[in-house]
Amino acid sequence: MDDDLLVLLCGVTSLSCDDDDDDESEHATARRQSPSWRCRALRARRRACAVPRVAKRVPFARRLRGEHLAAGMTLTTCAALSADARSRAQLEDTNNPSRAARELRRAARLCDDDDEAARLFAALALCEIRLGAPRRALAACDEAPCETAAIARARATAHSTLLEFDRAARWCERAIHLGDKAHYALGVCHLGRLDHAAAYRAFARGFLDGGTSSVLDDARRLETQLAKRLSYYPRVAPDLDTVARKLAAYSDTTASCPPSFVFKTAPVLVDPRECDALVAAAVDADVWRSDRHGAHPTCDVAVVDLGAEALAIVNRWLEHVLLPLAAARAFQNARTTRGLAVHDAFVVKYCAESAAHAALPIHQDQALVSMTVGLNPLADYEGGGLWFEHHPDTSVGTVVPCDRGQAVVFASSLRHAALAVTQGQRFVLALFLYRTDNDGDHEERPAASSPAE
Ligand SMILES: O=C(O)CCC(=O)C(=O)O
Ligand SMILES: [Fe+2]
Repeated sequence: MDDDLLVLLCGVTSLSCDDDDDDESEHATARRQSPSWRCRALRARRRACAVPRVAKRVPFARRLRGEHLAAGMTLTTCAALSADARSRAQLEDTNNPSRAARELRRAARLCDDDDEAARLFAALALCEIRLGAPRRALAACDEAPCETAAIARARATAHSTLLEFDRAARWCERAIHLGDKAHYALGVCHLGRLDHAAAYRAFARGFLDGGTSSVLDDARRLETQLAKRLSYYPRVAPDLDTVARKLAAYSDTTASCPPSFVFKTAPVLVDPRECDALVAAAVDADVWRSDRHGAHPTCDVAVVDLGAEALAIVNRWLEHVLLPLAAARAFQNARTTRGLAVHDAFVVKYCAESAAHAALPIHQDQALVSMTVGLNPLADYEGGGLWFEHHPDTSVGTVVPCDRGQAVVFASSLRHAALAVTQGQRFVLALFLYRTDNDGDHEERPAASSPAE
């Protein structure tokens, strides 16, 4: 970044800090009284009175600063990025969303260019979502024309505290011409509705129609979703007629947790040496992430990112043990189901030393059936364990410890948590399963990404 711009940024920030609050109530009144874009005149007046000489630079400087903060990047890095990459960076992640939101809000209010202001409000909405404030996000969307803020609106609407996935999906449909972003957001809305098959159709359609945005963002996410589905067994629904026969191989115990099912297998369901191999693959890969599950971030790595050997192990488990078990436990009459498929499979690491990742707060999984497989011996750690809430009105819960090679199957809708590991490390394989509505949703993949290639 050139030094002048850095100075300008600092100057702009301090100027705005000085003058911004004076007009706050007037601005709020105007917002209440008039429709969208009602504050343009007020913005223009404020700009003219307060910061006449840097007025033209303010929107850009503020946007740059907001996006830089949102992405947690240095100013230099940020300035080196193109405008397009900057806006993507903002969507990617954030270290300081509240500062970013503050900057974007101020920039949007000061901005006299309608299009730019709309983009700023849409960006603000996404920040607010990250801050867990979907209603403030929707208010920000109201300041921008429908189209610009459609994706932000969909995401805000679909935010877990609102759970209005149907409405959110309709917003995405309206914005579908925007390409990858809209298709991806639509798929996420369908996941929220627990219609995984529809989600994968949206992802597939986005991928096939796609290519409008490039490099890091939604195009790649769409591709990842499809690739994932081609990686895990089965590519078609499992043969549920054989479930009973396969199950006969396992003696099991039930950790009962009425009214919904929680089922724990007796040891040992899968080969402990393969559990060790999976942990070793995850530790060696050392690509742990904590942004894959927004609402309840685990420190984890997707099995598809662990190489062919690890993937083969998990697929063997899925085929011979895990899916038949899940199908049998989840459905009274397995023959009437058309099959289960994997939405996500990942190795989770809990570490006593890590304040953020020693435990997992109470949550529900966005799937139909969840499974965890213990990957290391109970003796490796203290504390930890999968915890289920007995009843929403009581704080009494059930801990289901899961030794290496044991699996727990449960309804994803059950509220559960992982207790804090107080010493050592705990590794589990977590699986989110959904029910395929037909085999067709497996066939919508583009030829270009077929496994043969
Ligand atoms: O740690 C566990 O056993 C559960 C993990 C879990 O609930 C999740 O990743 O959603
Ligand atoms: Fe979970």
